[in-house]
Amino acid sequence: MLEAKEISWIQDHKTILHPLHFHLLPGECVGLIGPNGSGKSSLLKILAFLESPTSGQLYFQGQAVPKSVPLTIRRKIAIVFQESLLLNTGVFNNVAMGLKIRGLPKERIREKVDYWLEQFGVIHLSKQSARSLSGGEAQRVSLARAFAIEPDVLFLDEPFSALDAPTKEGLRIDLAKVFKSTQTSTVLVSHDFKDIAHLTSRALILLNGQVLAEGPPSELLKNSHKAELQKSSHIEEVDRFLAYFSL
Ligand SMILES: Nc1ncnc2c1ncn2[C@@H]1O[C@H](COP(=O)(O)OP(=O)(O)OP(=O)(O)O)[C@@H](O)[C@H]1O
Repeated sequence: MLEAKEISWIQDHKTILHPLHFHLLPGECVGLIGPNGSGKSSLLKILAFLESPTSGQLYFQGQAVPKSVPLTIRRKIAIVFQESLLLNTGVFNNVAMGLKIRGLPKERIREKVDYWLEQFGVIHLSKQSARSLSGGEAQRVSLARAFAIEPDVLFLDEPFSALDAPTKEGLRIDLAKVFKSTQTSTVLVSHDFKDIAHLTSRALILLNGQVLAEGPPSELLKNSHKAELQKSSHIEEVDRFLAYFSL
């Protein structure tokens, strides 16, 4: 579905990502984890065509992606950030916008918007202004907006990190159900190892712009990786991860 070969990223003479390989198969959710500043968001931005890599090549659905990424490819992806970035209009319009741009007929738009607001438990907010929403509600609307366009690849950059624990837990459960029913190919950046464990089938640990380890969440951080990560400056985070998997 998506592949990055020997991708690197250098900004202001600083190597943020060393040459690395990434691939996402159809229907899988791959997690990116690692301490602050390890390059997770940078990698996501490159994979989502928001930044151009310094070297290497991206492939989308088997085709090499040109430097100037065509709209036809951009329209096949959706991104949800930590901040919900909703437009200053109603909830319904926020979700409908992407469908209008894609030229869907009015009736179909209504059906789809209602369906996705329902899936994320916010159909009752349909007529409300996006400005009036709580953080959790806004993130649910953002997810509904992303899924409504049926993206071929979905990018989630710390989608729950601004939420309190119960809100996060509820949303994680709902998102897991949606993943199961839609099989949407997804790249998920998260600091919270619970997200990685519950939502992804495979994850990459990044450290200093390099892939330290890759595999199913429960297999990660065994032996040598553990020691290396513990040397990083984010011991607490690493310890939580280890405790979670009883490693
Ligand atoms: N546009 C940029 N120009 C220069 N440096 C950048 C740029 N974007 C990111 N960086 C640097 O690259 C490094 C990796 O940042 P990135 O945001 O990818 O890390 P991260 O793993 O997502 O961190 P966090 O968990 O804190 O969000 C950081 O040192 C950051 O300051």
